[in-house]
Amino acid sequence: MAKKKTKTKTKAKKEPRFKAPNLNFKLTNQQRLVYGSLIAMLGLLLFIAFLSFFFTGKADQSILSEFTTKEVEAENWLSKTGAWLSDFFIQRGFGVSSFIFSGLVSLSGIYILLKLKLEKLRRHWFWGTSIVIWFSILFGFFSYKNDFLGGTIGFEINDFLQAYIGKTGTILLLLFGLITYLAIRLKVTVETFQRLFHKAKKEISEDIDNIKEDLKPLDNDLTAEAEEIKKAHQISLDEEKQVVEDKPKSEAPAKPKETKVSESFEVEVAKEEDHLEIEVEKTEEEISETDNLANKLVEDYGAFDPTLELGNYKFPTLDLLKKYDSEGITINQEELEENKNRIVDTLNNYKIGIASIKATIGPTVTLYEIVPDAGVRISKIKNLEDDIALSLSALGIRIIAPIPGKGTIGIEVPNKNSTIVSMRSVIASQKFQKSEMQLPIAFGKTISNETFVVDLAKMPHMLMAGATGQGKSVGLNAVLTSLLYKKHPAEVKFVLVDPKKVELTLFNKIERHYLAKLPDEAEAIITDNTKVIHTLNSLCIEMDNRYEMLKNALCRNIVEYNTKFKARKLNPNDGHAYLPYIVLVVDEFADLIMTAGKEVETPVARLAQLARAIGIHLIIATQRPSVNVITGIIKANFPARIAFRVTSKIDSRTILDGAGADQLIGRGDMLYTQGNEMIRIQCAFVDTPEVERIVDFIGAQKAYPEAHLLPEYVGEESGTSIDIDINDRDKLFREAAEIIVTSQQGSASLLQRKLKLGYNRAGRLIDQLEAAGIVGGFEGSKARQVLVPDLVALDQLLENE
Ligand SMILES: Nc1ncnc2c1ncn2[C@@H]1O[C@H](COP(=O)(O)OP(=O)(O)OP(=O)(O)O)[C@@H](O)[C@H]1O
Repeated sequence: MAKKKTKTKTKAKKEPRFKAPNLNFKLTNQQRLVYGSLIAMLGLLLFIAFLSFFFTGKADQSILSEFTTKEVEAENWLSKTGAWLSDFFIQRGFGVSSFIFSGLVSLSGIYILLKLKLEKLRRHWFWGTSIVIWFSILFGFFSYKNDFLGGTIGFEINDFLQAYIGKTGTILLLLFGLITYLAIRLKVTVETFQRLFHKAKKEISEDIDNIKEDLKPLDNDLTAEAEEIKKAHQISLDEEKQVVEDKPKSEAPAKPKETKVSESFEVEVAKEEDHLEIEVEKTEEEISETDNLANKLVEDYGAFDPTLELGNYKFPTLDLLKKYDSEGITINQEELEENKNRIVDTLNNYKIGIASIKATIGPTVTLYEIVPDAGVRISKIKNLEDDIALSLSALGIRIIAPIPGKGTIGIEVPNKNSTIVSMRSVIASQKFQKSEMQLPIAFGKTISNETFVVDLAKMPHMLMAGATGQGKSVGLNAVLTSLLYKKHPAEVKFVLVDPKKVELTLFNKIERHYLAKLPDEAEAIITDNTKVIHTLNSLCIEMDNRYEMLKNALCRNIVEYNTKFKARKLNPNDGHAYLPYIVLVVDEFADLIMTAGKEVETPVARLAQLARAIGIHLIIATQRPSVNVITGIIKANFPARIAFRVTSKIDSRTILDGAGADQLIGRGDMLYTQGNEMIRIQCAFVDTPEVERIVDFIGAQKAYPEAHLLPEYVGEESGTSIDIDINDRDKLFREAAEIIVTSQQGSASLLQRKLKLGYNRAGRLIDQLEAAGIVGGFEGSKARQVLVPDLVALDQLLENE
């Protein structure tokens, strides 16, 4: 009950807050024009009435009480209404500061007319009213009787304040009001004053320097003038000439003028210069030039905002996602009891006693946690998995013995009627909406019906596997949708690889908002395997470039770097730029590995090993989680794994390093692990039409001129290596040539394996073999053609060189 009460209370409190801003949207365009102009004119009317008050106020005093008498005439420019209004606001109200009210009323009209944000208007009214009161008190302070400067309210408040805190207290209160306004409204800080003070000092010193410069010619002029006067005197009076000649030239008749000027400036200049050099200029430069500059830039222009170019970008709204009727847990008490009894009976049949049993109901499975009697071996229960499944006549029973960190044994039993976890419900959840993660992903709901949100940036790469039709593509869409709902196009870019050509094509519509591609490529979504190799290598170059930028900026990771860039501490002229996250999504990785092998594996492994700090994250999905697809090196670098239902225990082991994925029930039922613990999640369901609506919504908005461009990658086929000098050949050249000719297979990965080389050296060897005419040119994913039939021919060829 108590809970209910508080809930309704908070609702009642919140309602008007939300209603006010909506006012704008409820009005039709015609209504807006009518109401807006009416209010704006009302403001103008007030202004005219107030202005007129200064000329006609006194004369109209007498008629105020006779407002209803038609015959009585007022002198106010707006007649009796004007006289009454101005008397009400100025004389009896806030004094001259009431003019601000007329401005605020007009502004309200303009806001309605132009459909501007009412939230801002509210702020104008708040601060405007505060200024009116402040000035009213200030003017009231200086008026000895109730006059129109501070109005009755200003006078009365002053009267009250002075009675309680005295004149000094009132002044201090006014000063405090002024400081509050400056600090909160105008964002003035102590530093601003310091800076202003220093600036003023600097300017003064510069002015003085200038004046000094200007004075030099004047000095000369004056001496010349003195000279002339001297001459004149020489001619006229001998005695006087004597005086002039005896005294120094500077004390000639022009002396008073000259000394006055030079003395007063010389003294001041000397003082100011010393002062400035010691206190201002040197210290400022020595602290940190870049920091000061950055602070000043931030002060002048605000922090760098990467989203500014698409400042009006609107995030997709929740109503684009579908609401499902079958949402909400549907398990009934009977089913629960039934399952519990069967579990207890089955275990009892094997003489396993149960101390307690507890059920947690999830969207698709219910977890029965049991505490067995003391002395029961855990392995005994684990072995009964099939028997329990049989007695419950259900698929997808999973036994977790023991549940890590709980000391109980868990038996997961699928619900008879599973419920769909809609993308809408997870996106709308507080957990997702309020998450402060870098790349939040709302995957779905856990077994205890909690929304499961993880940070892709922390994973830092993800491997996703599952047999066909078990929910992989939906899972990938859920990942992409989550990011679209949370990240601005400036903050994240996707590189999408889709060999199936159908799953991700929808995202083409947001190419210029969210996708990254190679320069000169027509399509951003990559469906061709050769282009995948180029893109992966290009991402490696991007990674190297980013590391270089981070190194130059003395930052350890992308977050630090971007923070520094936003604070304007990194100069774009030095090659710095705001770095968006790049998320590489590869659907059907198996297909790629089968056709391109090492050429794909090597850059993927490199990216997976190194890219975490610079904001490139990989999501790789595959239908076939076999060891030749998910090789050791890939597995080692993908700590976050997701398994949808797979067909065999072996596949489950390959992807999760343990069984479990083969016992899932499909349709988005998945296991997530990022280390040891395995979490069972029902993946959120997002259907193609929903994704379509989202990309249409985004695609219809203003976009960047083109997709985000990745660095250019010059592939092997470019033929740059054709004229390699014979003397520059690798020491292993001959050995490599023999291997290639013997196996009749021209691939770098073969050399890597046989000669135990790195990819780069093997690549160079292949280039040299091509230059020597032993292997043919680059043929995309296929191995190169070997042009020499056997070792004898090879010997001949090399001897003839
Ligand atoms: N989270 C989910 N909730 C409910 N149903 C789901 C969910 N995920 C998938 N499904 C159902 O399973 C079907 C197949 O899913 P999806 O297309 O994602 O499979 P897939 O693993 O990508 O298959 P393939 O590898 O053949 O592309 C969907 O059409 C949908 O009906």
